Amino acid sequence: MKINGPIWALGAMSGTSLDGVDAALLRTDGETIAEFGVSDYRGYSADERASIAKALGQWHDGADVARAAETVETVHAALLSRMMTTDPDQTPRIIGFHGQTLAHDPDNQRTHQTGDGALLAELLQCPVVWDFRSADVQLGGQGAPLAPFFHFACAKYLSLTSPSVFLNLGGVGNVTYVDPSYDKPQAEGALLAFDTGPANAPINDLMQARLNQPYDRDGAFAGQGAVNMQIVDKFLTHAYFHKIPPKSLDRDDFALLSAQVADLSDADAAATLAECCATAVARAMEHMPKPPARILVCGGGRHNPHIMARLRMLTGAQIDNIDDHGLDGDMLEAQAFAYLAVRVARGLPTSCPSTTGVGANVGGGTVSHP
Ligand SMILES: Nc1ncnc2c1ncn2[C@@H]1O[C@H](COP(=O)(O)OP(=O)(O)OP(=O)(O)O)[C@@H](O)[C@H]1O
Ligand SMILES: CC(=O)N[C@H]1[C@@H]2OC[C@@H](O2)[C@@H](O)[C@@H]1O[C@H](C)C(=O)O
Repeated sequence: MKINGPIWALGAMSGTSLDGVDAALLRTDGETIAEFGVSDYRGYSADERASIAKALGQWHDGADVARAAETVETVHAALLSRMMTTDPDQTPRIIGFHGQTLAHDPDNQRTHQTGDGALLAELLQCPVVWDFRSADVQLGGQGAPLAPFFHFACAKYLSLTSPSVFLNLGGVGNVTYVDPSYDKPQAEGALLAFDTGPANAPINDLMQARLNQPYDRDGAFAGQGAVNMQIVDKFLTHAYFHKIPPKSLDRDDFALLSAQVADLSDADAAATLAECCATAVARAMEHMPKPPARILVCGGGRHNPHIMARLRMLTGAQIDNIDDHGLDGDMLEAQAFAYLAVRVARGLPTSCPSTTGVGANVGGGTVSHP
């Protein structure tokens, strides 16, 4: 497909917190951001969420994976078909479909995102780029995070002049250090990216299991609890924190945490898990090449005032909600996959040694035409 200038692209992300699907339009040439478009969200019902949760950790196509795939495909088809026609001035020419990560094991060169992009291309009658992570892991990279190239474009869009950190607090947390003085994201020194640790996933799991609620709204439980420092200190001894980045995590790599807070009250357990999330981010800051001017927080965790307050305390850095800079922190990942889809269509790289640890620049992603 020939792309001569900025086009409208539609991106969709179903993240590790299992809350739902974000979708957003972006006008881009895969290098710069020309314009942000409309966005939409479709939350998973409790049954849909349960069907995905049941398949987590699975690699092969059994009944659980088939049900999870069907959920992911059906919800995307409904949301994206709506988005294709929301605004006639923003009709997308390409779709970036991330799918749902069920399992991620880059050490063994495998990662599993469910959802069939070829099927969606047929249904939506639009080219779909998908399976963004496989090429990177097959070449020895972490396959994640992939938003960093988009974060670089956002830093340029915001006209940032000093090194800054983008922090996404989803199910898992991830950071991108961006030095905007470079021209291209793949330039050595422009980026450093990696997952920080668990973020909302353990808190959501706790709330679901104990209170049948999907998350700790506004950090209400965490804000009333006392942190169990023994658990936090043990958490910090995990080998992951001693690894030099780039590095990435599977959603449930810290599943043991849930067992460790089992005897705590709801509030103390939530406070302890929130502290683990914030402490992991503080640890991540030790790896930054230069002290960043600011940390721009995106993802659902920025809606949790308790976590934001703990981040300010533990990092001592300027912690900004990215919305205060004019971006939509709920949609950055969806926009990232719109952006990456255009890069794939143009044959541009989507990851590089400093974002995933891969040996050379990689353009990951399969293009399916209707
Ligand atoms: N008001 C709020 N108070 C507390 N937590 C919130 C609030 N709003 C959202 N969250 C948290 O943010 C989560 C959703 O975040 P987000 O959509 O960024 O995750 P994701 O895209 O699934 O994850 P990932 O970035 O890991 O792919 C919710 O599941 C919840 O834990
Ligand atoms: C394997 C996988 O799906 N990883 C996700 C997950 O959720 C947050 C963090 O861990 C990040 O590394 C990544 O997602 C974002 C969109 C990324 O690739 O940048």
